[in-house]
Amino acid sequence: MAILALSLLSSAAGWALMEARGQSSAVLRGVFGLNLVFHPVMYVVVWRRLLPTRYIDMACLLFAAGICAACMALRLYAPVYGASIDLQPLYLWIPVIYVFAFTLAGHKTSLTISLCILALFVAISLPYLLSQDPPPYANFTVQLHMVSAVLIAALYFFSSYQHRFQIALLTVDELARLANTDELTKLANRRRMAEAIGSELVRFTRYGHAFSVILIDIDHFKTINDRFGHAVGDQALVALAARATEVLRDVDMLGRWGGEEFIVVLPETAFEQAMHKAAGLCRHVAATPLVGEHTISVSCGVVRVRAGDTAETLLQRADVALYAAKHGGRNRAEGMDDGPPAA
Ligand SMILES: Nc1nc2c(ncn2[C@@H]2O[C@H](COP(=O)(O)OP(=O)(O)OP(=O)(O)O)[C@@H](O)[C@H]2O)c(=O)[nH]1
Repeated sequence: MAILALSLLSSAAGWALMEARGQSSAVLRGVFGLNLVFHPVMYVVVWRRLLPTRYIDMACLLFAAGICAACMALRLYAPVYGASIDLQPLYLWIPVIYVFAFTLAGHKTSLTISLCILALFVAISLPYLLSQDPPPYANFTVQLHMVSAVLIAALYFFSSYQHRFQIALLTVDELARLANTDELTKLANRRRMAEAIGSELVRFTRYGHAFSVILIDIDHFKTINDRFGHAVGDQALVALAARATEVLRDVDMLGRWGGEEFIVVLPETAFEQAMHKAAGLCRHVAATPLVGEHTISVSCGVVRVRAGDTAETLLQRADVALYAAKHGGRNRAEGMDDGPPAA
């Protein structure tokens, strides 16, 4: 909208200036008149969102190229009508069309559009350049085509470079995502969860913010695989990830620790709260069938961070707690909170 308004204003100002200087003519009035009709029409189209932006941009580009081509043809072949058209400013504006073209689409499409426009200008001027008498604007016109070709090549080079750069950035983002995501459940993977535990340990040591960890293991998962097949086992893992997420807070971080084991890091969470959360999780998972008609249960080992803990010591205790939950009958949460108080 702003570009259209600016273009309309400059068009009107140019027209007024030429009228004031007495340099206008019927042809120029026609060109400016067309401009003054085209711009408000486009304004309405943009305002009412009648067309997608890319069509509007393309219409503006084709309009600009069309006006320049018509002016060029009039000036070169019909001096009677085109005498008032000054080739110098006209030829100065033509390269702007190529720059505009390269802002509209991908580098390959923009190249095609720009080459078509260049071919149009070359085709218009060719009979003039090949005429018997040395035409007065021949050199000037050839220079325009050469500059246009160089400009298009440069624009193509920069825009394809930018395109490759964007792809490289996307690839880096994608690689980082893949490195931290479990392929099956799309949860954070072991590496990412180890990082999360590391960061919480740093926060705990530095500021004393306690956190808890729940280690989750599916009960008798081997039986599910053996009875229903590995694919159903995979579905169960995905479904469990979704169901566990339902009972967790946004700040809790759930990840797949490996195989049929999951882990939750609960920031700013005391042991009792973590135990409560883990018991709720066991109930929520076992409450309704998880895959088809099959109900699955989980056992949880719960620990709260202690002074002097490392990731290894914390996870060792979580493992012991999980073992206790399995031996205590499964589908339950057991905790380990018998150490010295947190820092
Ligand atoms: N479908 C599927 N199975 C997996 C995957 N990762 C590990 N498993 C299976 O999970 C099962 C784990 O079995 P066990 O360690 O014996 O434990 P369990 O049968 O769950 O028994 P308890 O933990 O003692 O209740 C094995 O059969 C593994 O093959 C996976 O990505 N997909």
